[in-house]
Amino acid sequence: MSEANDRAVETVDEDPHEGGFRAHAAITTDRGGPRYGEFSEQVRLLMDNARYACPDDELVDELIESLKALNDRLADSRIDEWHSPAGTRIDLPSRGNITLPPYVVTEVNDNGVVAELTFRDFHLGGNNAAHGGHVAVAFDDVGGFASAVAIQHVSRTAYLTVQYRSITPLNTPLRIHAWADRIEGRKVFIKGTLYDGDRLCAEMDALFIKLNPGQA
Ligand SMILES: CCCCCCCC(=O)SCCNC(=O)CCNC(=O)[C@H](O)C(C)(C)COP(=O)(O)OP(=O)(O)OC[C@H]1O[C@@H](n2cnc3c(N)ncnc32)[C@H](O)[C@@H]1OP(=O)(O)O
Repeated sequence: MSEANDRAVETVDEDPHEGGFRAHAAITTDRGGPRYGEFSEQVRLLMDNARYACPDDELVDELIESLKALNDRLADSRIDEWHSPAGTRIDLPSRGNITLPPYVVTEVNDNGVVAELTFRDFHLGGNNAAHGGHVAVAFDDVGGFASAVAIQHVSRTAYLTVQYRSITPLNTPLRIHAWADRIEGRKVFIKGTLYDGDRLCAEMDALFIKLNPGQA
């Protein structure tokens, strides 16, 4: 995983472009400390449990107080997006971004980006299947990664369509693949697939636009 991510890091380091998703901040895996991954996992677990919990009144009272205290402590440590570990910890699943379905990159090469991705309980759409919006989120992020690898530059999603071919299960390691189908000037046409074993769950067809210098 680290080798695959290293290539993405090179992409980030090479270009001083200030817009898009990058800033003049050195990439480090130190922020948040060695246990930040465990912290992220606990946050995900909290969301998993909250999604399925049916607490009684007493427990709700207790949880509100505990969460308030926790949120106060967390709020004290807030910093800007460029330096927060969530989204920049490239040593962790989904770069430590707890808002994304956790995925671990397994391949980055001329054929695009491949990752093992797992939708959690909190990604529930219905009947133990992933919410379609979360499937699109996964495609957007891995698709953006594939675009960055293809053009060695930052891009933004202009459109993204998903064909939902079969049910996407929760808590199951899935294979997500995104690759540049073709590049025309600033336009990067990205395709993607999401598989549960041999079964195709969803496909992506997207356009990413290479950002101009300074473009937000
Ligand atoms: C590793 C980290 C990965 C993270 C990935 C996450 C990616 C994201 O989620 S990004 C967030 C979602 N996307 C956005 O918010 C983007 C909002 N939109 C915008 O900012 C702009 O519309 C943007 C940047 C897409 C394009 O604007 P701009 O740079 O002015 O390009 P513009 O000159 O209009 O168009 C360039 C070309 O693309 C085409 N194009 C632009 N938008 C579209 C579209 N929606 N459909 C089809 N073609 C389009 C234009 O027709 C033009 O084509 P041509 O060169 O052939 O004439």
